[in-house]
Amino acid sequence: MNIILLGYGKMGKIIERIALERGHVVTARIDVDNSDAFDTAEGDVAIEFSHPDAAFNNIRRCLSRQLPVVCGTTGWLARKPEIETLCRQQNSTFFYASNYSLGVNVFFKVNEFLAKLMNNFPQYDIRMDEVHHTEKRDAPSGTAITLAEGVMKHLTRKKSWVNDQTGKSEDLFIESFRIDQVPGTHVVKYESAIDDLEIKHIAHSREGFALGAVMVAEWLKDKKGVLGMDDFLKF
Ligand SMILES: NC(=O)C1=CN([C@@H]2O[C@H](COP(=O)(O)OP(=O)(O)OC[C@H]3O[C@@H](n4cnc5c(N)ncnc54)[C@H](OP(=O)(O)O)[C@@H]3O)[C@@H](O)[C@H]2O)C=CC1
Ligand SMILES: O=C(O)C1=N[C@H](C(=O)O)C[C@H](O)C1
Repeated sequence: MNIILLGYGKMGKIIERIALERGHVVTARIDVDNSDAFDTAEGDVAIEFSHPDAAFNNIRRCLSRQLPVVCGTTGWLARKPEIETLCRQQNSTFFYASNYSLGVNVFFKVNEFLAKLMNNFPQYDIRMDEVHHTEKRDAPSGTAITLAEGVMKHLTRKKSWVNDQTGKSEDLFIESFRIDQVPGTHVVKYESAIDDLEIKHIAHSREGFALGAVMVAEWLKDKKGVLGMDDFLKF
């Protein structure tokens, strides 16, 4: 498979190594300095891990030229519905995940199951912590937002997530911590006067995110439409 890397930072470089190990060819490495320079005809797929301000234009360009996109960039999701519409109009292929790690995707399911159970126990309040390296541009993390959406699907006492504490009982507080070198840790905590219960995912490196993205790119061959991890993992 010929791969165009849109974004050649921490993730782009690990994705390249894993893609080469799995027998693929990287035909372009696009960074902020050459962001207009890529030729979509050079790739079978584009893997997009760039910057919240760059993702939308990168993806639009690929989809309008029928180049499938695997996107992991977070912090741009207000414009995702536009991309999904464009993808369908162009009969193209767009895959998005806030987190490509297989472990995190199992964690998402456990999170929803727990929220369903906890809906019956209003004595527990819930909060989340997410911890990432200091270079991260967005807060809260895309993964924390997916977790919050999973909670709010089932826990009717929470109506929206907030990144600053408001004290309102219907707000789900996500606290963001930025600590040097941390690849990504997410904790969902239920707290009552009697006891606390928490689930936690700790990424030990970026390897799992990158491997997941390459595996998705391999799986995407000949597929059309707007797709996500539930399609890939057949959850
Ligand atoms: N979904 C998932 O599983 C994961 C998602 N992510 C997300 O992926 C994104 C990238 O993460 P990471 O690699 O750690 O970040 P980095 O900052 O290390 O890399 C981003 C790269 O994109 C480049 N870039 C900036 N603008 C453009 C542009 N217009 N076109 C192409 N590239 C551009 C940056 O260049 P420069 O440095 O010169 O500005 C940089 O090299 C983030 O949004 C992050 O949250 C990260 C890990 C896992
Ligand atoms: O920026 C990162 O590093 C990460 N970003 C993703 C997110 O925002 O959830 C995924 C992972 O946690 C690492």
